[in-house]
Amino acid sequence: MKTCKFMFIRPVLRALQTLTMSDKYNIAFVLGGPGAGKGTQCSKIVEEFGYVHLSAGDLLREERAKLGSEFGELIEGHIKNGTIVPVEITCSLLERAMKDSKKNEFLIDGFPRNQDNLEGWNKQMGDKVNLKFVLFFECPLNVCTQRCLDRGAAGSGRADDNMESLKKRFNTYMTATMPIIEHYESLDLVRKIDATQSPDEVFEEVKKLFT
Ligand SMILES: Nc1ncnc2c1ncn2[C@@H]1O[C@H](COP(=O)(O)OP(=O)(O)OP(=O)(O)O)[C@@H](O)[C@H]1O
Ligand SMILES: Nc1ccn([C@@H]2O[C@H](COP(=O)(O)O)[C@@H](O)[C@H]2O)c(=O)n1
Repeated sequence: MKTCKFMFIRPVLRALQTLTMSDKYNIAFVLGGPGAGKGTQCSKIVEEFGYVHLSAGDLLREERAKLGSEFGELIEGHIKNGTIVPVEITCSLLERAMKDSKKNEFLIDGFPRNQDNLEGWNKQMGDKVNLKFVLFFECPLNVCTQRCLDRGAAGSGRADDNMESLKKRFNTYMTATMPIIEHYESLDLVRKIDATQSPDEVFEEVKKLFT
């Protein structure tokens, strides 16, 4: 009789586990230096593979632009200085956008950018997501700089597409973001892409990870 009673437990637990897994958001983090081409490639992935693209930088800029936003000034200061906004703000914006989209597959672009981002995300979202991999666009500083300056000259309107802000952004990238990439490398989650080629050539490499 006893055996009979317990026979059902394992399949039920397995079913529950499957249910929980499929309830999780599937995500890929997208990292790389300023101007490496993260946004450009994310748009192509969205077009071809139907992911939802959430850029942490875009969400922060949107929040900053909201009339009466409690965090507008703080965000503005960080963006101008190329420093990183506290994770509570960024993570809440990301989680809200994920919920609102009613979708399940996300490219999270420009996040996590430092240890605070990483720890805050793991605490708030760790149990709710399945991290597929970290897409890392590798691009030398001089190429990234030129792309951002060209973007500024073409009228991006971004307060940080200028040499003064770029120096600070690169400093943050090297000192705070690279250790995060190294952390994910140690977990064998990083998929490195050479971002120096043309957008279409880069995308040929990106595609291989999604097919
Ligand atoms: N492979 C590429 N070759 C040449 N130019 C590119 C390439 N990819 C993107 N660009 C251009 O470089 C600029 C920066 O690209 P993009 O906005 O995609 O970079 P990003 O990594 O998202 O930047 P940021 O982190 O500053 O938001 C844009 O003007 C874009 O058109
Ligand atoms: N996780 C993040 C991402 C971005 N920021 C701030 O926004 C600036 C612009 O980011 P882009 O990804 O659009 O280049 C960035 O320099 C930071 O000031 C952030 O704080 N946290």
